[in-house]
This record gives sequence, C-alpha cells and structure tokens, in this order.
Amino acid sequence: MSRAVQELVVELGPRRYPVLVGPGARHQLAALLPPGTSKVAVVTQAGIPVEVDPGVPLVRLEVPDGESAKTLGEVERLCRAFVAAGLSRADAVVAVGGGVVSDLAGFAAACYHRGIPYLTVATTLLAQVDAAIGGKTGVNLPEGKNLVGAFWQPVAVCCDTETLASLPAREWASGRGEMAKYAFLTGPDGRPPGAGAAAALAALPLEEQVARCVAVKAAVVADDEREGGRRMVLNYGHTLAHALEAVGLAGGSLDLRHGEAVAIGLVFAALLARRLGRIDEDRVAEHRAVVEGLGLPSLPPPGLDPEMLLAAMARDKKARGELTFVLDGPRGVEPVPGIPVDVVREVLAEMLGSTPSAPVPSAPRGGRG
Ligand SMILES: NC(=O)c1ccc[n+]([C@@H]2O[C@H](COP(=O)([O-])OP(=O)(O)OC[C@H]3O[C@@H](n4cnc5c(N)ncnc54)[C@H](O)[C@@H]3O)[C@@H](O)[C@H]2O)c1
Ligand SMILES: O=C(O)C(=O)C[C@@H](O)[C@H](O)[C@H](O)COP(=O)(O)O
Ligand SMILES: [Zn+2]
Repeated sequence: MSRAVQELVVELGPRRYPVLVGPGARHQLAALLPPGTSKVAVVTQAGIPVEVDPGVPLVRLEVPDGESAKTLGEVERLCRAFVAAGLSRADAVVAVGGGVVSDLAGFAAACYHRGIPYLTVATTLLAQVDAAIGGKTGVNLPEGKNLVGAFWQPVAVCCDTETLASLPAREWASGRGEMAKYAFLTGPDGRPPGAGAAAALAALPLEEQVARCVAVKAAVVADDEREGGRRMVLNYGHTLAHALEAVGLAGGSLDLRHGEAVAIGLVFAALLARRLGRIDEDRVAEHRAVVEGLGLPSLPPPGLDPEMLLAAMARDKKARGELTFVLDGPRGVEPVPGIPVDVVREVLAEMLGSTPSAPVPSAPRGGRG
C-alpha cells in the first residue's frame, strides 16, 4: 500500500486540491493541469536533477540556489520571463524544487496577471512534508523572512518520493526539522504528541511519513486557511527560527538550513514554555531529545547577538505589539500572545549561554543521510 501513489486532499471548497504522495507521482502532472492549459513555465534550479513532462509545451526557467534567492527582484525576473514566454491566465506555473522554488514560483504565479494557476512537484523532504502544501507563498526582505507574500493555493501538488534519491544528507536532516514540529502537534496511532509520536513517525516507510505530515498540514490549512488562529501551530519553533535565518541573510556568517533553524526554535520554544510555567524540565528534555535524535542542532551556533535576534523576532508576523509565540502547555501546542520581550530576552540569554552539544545523527527508516 505504501509504495503506491496515495491521493490526499486539501479541503478548501471550490479551491480544494489533491496532493499525490509516492514514487513516480510526478508522472501524473499532465493529468493535474487545469483543463485547457496550453503551456507551462517550469520554475526550477540548476542543481535539481528532476525532469517533468506536463504534456504541453514548456519553458524552463531557473532561479538561483539558496534562501538569498527569495527576493522581490527574482519575482520580477520570473514575471518578465512569463511575459516573454507569452503566459496567459489559461496557462500555468509548475514549481519543481524545494521550498525556495515553490515559495518564489508560487508568489510569482499569485502576482502575474493578478493570479494564474500553479502546481508544485516537491523535490525536497521539507517541501513534501510542508512547504508545497497550504498556499503560503512569498519572499524575504532584508529586514526578515517571508515578509512579503500571498496566500495562493496550488492547483495540485506532487510529492514524488523518487525525486528524493539525489537529495544531500543535510537536506534530509533539514526536512526532519519540520517533521519534529509535527511530532509535537499530533500523536499518530493514539500516542501523545512528543517523543513517542516522533518515534512512531520515523518507524513508518518514507511515503507514509510524508503522507502523515501532509495529512496533518492539510487538516490545519482546511480549518484556517489564512492563519486567523489555529494555523499558527504550524509556526511552532519558527519565531526564533526565522530570526536566526534573518540574521544569516543580513550578512552574518550563520549558515543554517530552514529545518535546522526550526529544530533550534523548537527547543527555544520549550525553554520559554518552561519559563512561563506551562511545561516542566522533562518536557524540555523531550524536545531536545527529539531534535538531536533526528541529527539536528538543539542550540544556535556561538557568537550571536541576542539583541539582533530580538529585533528580528519583533518583526514576526504573529506579533501584535507584544510577541506571540506558539508554545507547548497543558492543552498542547497553541499560539500564546502577549509574551513580554524581557522574558524572551532572559530565555535567549539562557540558551545562548549554553555549551553546544553535538547532534546525534540517526536516519529514520526510508530516509537517507
Ligand atoms: N510556504 C511554506 O509553507 C513553507 C513551509 C516550510 C518552509 N518554507 C520555506 O522553504 C524554504 C526551504 O525549503 P527547502 O528546505 O526545500 O530548501 P531549498 O528549496 O533551498 O532546497 C534545498 C537544496 O536542495 C536542492 N534540491 C532540491 N531538490 C533536490 C533534489 N531532488 N536532489 C538534489 N538536490 C535538490 C536545492 O537546489 C537546494 O540547493 C525556506 O525558504 C522556507 O522558508 C516554506
Ligand atoms: O504553513 C504554515 O502556516 C507554516 O507556518 C509552515 C512553516 O513551516 C513555514 O516555514 C512557513 O513559511 C512559515 O510562514 P510564515 O508565515 O511564518 O512566514
Ligand atoms: Zn517552516
């Protein structure tokens, strides 16, 4: 069963769409295009060895590698290439890549002609379990991550697990950072969220791991498409993660993948929840054990300026005057507004003062790296 392509659905009424998960899912792309599509722009990166056949003429457009490619300038370049290719509202954009490609191509599709259809063939673990689904598209500003964007749902998503064969080890680990997040949101098979859920997820065949994460994300998105409330749980670990990434983008020597930053952010959120009396030390240790067990860092690299991180966190999109953090607690993980900056500063000092411990690498079943 798990080797076949499964079809999950993001239930959004007239904009509901399928997410195909499994080996060879990309070969169904042609059948997923909106009827009447006459051509597509395939947006990808030079280093991604994945070909797609949409069954209609295509123009192949490459975007640069890395987080620094998520810029408004790159969106303009893409949109001008769409004009050059004669793309109309009857055509489509197909993103073939990881989260950088789908965030960029999705946002370009959302803007071009005020919105044309787009589809994603997700080729990283992180994109398959998270970035390709849910319709958050956008780019960074020098001031911070994902500060400009749109909710623009894809027409369909292919999570073709065959494409992961060429994924570098570090990108596998980064994808597991988002999977660690899911482990604290839900407990599959009746287990409570946390270490047991992470172990249960990791024990599944790869296709099933991806499908479980997609199912969790699809349910949350269907319930709260535009992040009025519950969807914020998908941002667990992201308030510090985005600040770390923003500091990296601002020219520091920080080199963190998104999933690595999320792993550190999950542990930070646990420390903050403990400081606020929401969880105990054992639960913090559980967060550390989960991320380290997945081969991910639980502490930021040394030498970071806490005030730069605090300034970046103040620009988080969940903030409403004071900071909003997604925190674990007696009711599980939930958004918590009104977190005083001094408390965050104190917990940050605690974390930055800790001695980094080496992550313990271990690959889940079906995962490489
Ligand atoms: N929109 C969302 O809901 C959402 C969710 C999570 C993350 N994100 C965003 O996604 C981005 C991170 O995405 P990512 O982790 O996929 O990183 P990425 O897109 O930068 O890809 C990582 C690297 O893997 C390469 N690559 C991709 N597929 C490959 C393949 N099959 N074989 C070999 N190499 C391959 C890429 O060229 C790149 O060098 C961040 O910008 C993050 O903010 C968005
Ligand atoms: O889909 C969501 O909602 C998420 O928050 C998923 C996150 O993993 C992802 O990193 C997302 O891009 C963060 O969005 P942002 O709104 O905090 O920029
Ligand atoms: Zn994320």
